[in-house]
Amino acid sequence: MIPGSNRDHPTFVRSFGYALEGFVTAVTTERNIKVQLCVGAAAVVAGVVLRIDALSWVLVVLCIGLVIFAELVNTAIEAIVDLATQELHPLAKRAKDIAAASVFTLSITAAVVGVIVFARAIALY
Ligand SMILES: Nc1ncnc2c1ncn2[C@@H]1O[C@H](COP(=O)(O)OP(=O)(O)OP(=O)(O)O)[C@@H](O)[C@H]1O
Repeated sequence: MIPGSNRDHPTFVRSFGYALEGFVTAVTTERNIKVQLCVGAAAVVAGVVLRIDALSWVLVVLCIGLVIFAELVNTAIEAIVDLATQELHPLAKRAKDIAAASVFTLSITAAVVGVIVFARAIALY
């Protein structure tokens, strides 16, 4: 529900538009997400060059999507915390640090998957 609006839900097309707006805002304002998109693009290029198999593509695409997803959620949590308080607060620190840790955990997981997938692809090339 949008504050000040008498409609419960925006239309499907508008919801998609807001989601796109959120994605563009995150990409233009957050340095980390730009880096993650570049690493993802590099993994796709490497996948094409090394002709990885279908299962490897599933793993690569899942890892890219999950890392971007976690970064978007982390960015949203940062915005909510900043909206809730402009002061230093231990709970604000805890929320932001744990949200950042979720991105870090997925990034390490994706890196390990990437090493396994591409090391195997290079060995078979
Ligand atoms: N209101 C606050 N109270 C206490 N600590 C805070 C607060 N805001 C930020 N911090 C601390 O500063 C760190 C960086 O916060 P910031 O909002 O700058 O995130 P960021 O550097 O933009 O994160 P990212 O790199 O993921 O975008 C947080 O992880 C937290 O430890």
